[in-house]
Amino acid sequence: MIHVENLTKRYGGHTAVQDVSFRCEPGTVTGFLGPNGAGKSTTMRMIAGLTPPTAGSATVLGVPYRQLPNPGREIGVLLDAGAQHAGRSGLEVLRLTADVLGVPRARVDELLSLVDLDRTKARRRVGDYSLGMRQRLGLAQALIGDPRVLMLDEPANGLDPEGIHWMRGLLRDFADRGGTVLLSSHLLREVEAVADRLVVIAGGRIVADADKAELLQATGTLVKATSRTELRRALAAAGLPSTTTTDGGQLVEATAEQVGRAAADAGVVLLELRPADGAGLEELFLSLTHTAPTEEVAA
Ligand SMILES: Nc1ncnc2c1ncn2[C@@H]1O[C@H](COP(=O)(O)OP(=O)(O)OP(=O)(O)O)[C@@H](O)[C@H]1O
Repeated sequence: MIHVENLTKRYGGHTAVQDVSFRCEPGTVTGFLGPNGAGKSTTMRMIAGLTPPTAGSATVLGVPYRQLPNPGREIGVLLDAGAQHAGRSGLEVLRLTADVLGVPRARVDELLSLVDLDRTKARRRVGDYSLGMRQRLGLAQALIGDPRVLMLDEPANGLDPEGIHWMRGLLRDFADRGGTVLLSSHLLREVEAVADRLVVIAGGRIVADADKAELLQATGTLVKATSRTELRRALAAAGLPSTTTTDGGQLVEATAEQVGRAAADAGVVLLELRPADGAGLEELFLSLTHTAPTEEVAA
């Protein structure tokens, strides 16, 4: 498991991560979501002992990463697939990792077939790999020590849709066998299909941390009207908090009936009124990470 307690990271006057706490439990996939620059990589680097925190702490299986006797046997980490040594072949990278971790070299072949890198490709230098191939190699490297915990930063980058589907299956299977998975993404759709929990970070702070189902239930109502300004005014008058969606509607923290009544009271003509379930996921994420408050209503 991974426990993050009140982690803060400042670079000079800039706070990259502010008082971040969350937990990743065995048997679950935790999606760590946030727009670019939100603080995901910095948080993960602190968990992996690569960046010293300004305050707070992080543990993996109960101890700080740097105190794990053989970290690669406990936690598989893939932080920057693009940054692998360009001059070595994939095969060499995996053999070296196997040697360092003290696992038999026979594991290398198992892992190559698990991540679907054939031997011919594996003999080529990593510098010639596509980002998708580097992700596969990085995943093989993370898994070679047969760890109980996996932490992956944007692992879907560079993978084609089939590759993303394959990776989701692999992570789901890993968690279903009792493993703990933390994976980051700046795209909700990428983690939505596989995550059990969602931890959402924006501007260095956690803005949501809940079971996926719980978070999705709380998505409220999506509404569109002939006049967006009048609609916003009507919602504000009724005291219903809302945020503007990307397609010109409002996401309201209220039931469809409450929204319908607020619009009717103000004489606003509605074009659309529906629960913000599946279709509203993107809006939920945007509303959690963007600051588009109702106070924006034009006077
Ligand atoms: N070494 C550093 N020195 C100064 N500022 C940094 C450093 N590393 C990260 N930052 C800043 O901290 C903030 C968080 O960056 P971080 O890379 O953690 O975000 P992220 O959510 O992982 O986004 P991305 O997906 O774009 O990497 C950003 O404003 C970034 O510019």
